[in-house]
Amino acid sequence: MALIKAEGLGKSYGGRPVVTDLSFEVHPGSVTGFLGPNGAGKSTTMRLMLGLDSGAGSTTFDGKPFTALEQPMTRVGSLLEAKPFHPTRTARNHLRMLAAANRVPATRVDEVLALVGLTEVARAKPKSFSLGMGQRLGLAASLLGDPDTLILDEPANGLDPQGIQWMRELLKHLASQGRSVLVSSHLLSEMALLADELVVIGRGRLIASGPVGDFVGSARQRPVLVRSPQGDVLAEALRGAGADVREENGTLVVSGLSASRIGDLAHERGATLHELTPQQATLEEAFLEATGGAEEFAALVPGSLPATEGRRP
Ligand SMILES: Nc1ncnc2c1ncn2[C@@H]1O[C@H](COP(=O)(O)OP(=O)(O)OP(=O)(O)O)[C@@H](O)[C@H]1O
Repeated sequence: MALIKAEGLGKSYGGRPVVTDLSFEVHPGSVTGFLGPNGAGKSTTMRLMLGLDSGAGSTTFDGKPFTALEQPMTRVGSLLEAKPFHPTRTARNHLRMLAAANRVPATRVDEVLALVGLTEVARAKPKSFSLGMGQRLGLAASLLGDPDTLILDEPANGLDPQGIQWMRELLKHLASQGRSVLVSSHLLSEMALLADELVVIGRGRLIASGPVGDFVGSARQRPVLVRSPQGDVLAEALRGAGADVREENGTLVVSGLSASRIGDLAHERGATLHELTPQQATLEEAFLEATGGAEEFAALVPGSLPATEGRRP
């Protein structure tokens, strides 16, 4: 199963850099979310990785560039934004031609059609397909060669909520079989559910990469929610220990002290605890913090900037 290594990727259009010195890895057995706002350079990066665009740097699949792979369709499957379907050739024939050209057995065509849920429309022409059905056909094509690596650009585009859930489960399953899966999206909430690892870019540059948990964990400490029948006594003790304490509907929102320290203080003051809940940062909050909440990025999380401020966590 292939380790993908992208090193020093770069691309300019008309002298304007859109991808700059971008390096990251995609590990086998995991879904790596490729995250960035519209225009951040995700599609350009994926094209560079597959040698479909010329630019700086290199990408290797277990040490070999895409163009040096024998039978590349059996090693790397890709779904890019432009869909090269022939409008009047049936979905099945489209896949049969692709299979024949790549020495993939024709029997695989019906397998992948079933895998993406298109068996019933196998004899329909893609021009009658919805956006979501087109995505499924593109995914079927990427899976034809049973590749150990998948590079997918916004595969959930056009899918309804059930389709998005189906896609998430399929990609997680494919990764669990040991494949390397790189999937781009500008939807943070979907990525939080799908990805094991993240590569986050902004304006063509790397912002962060690594496990989702590390990325979220790197966000500033969030408050702890505390409820106690002796709330006033406890709040005074917490403030005395340097915490910032707000009271909201009978709950103390405590910043600046760990949950265990709060528990110790409550014990010392004889205060009974009815709740002691450390709050986790969300992927959205970690993302906005990492990107400094720049306007370009805020567009990714509608409403999240104002709502984060002073919101009950
Ligand atoms: N063929 C091209 N000619 C000129 N500029 C281009 C071309 N392709 C992309 N760009 C520019 O490069 C930048 C990065 O685009 P790219 O499509 O890679 O971003 P993206 O992160 O995939 O965005 P999206 O989420 O909207 O798909 C954008 O500013 C885009 O306008």
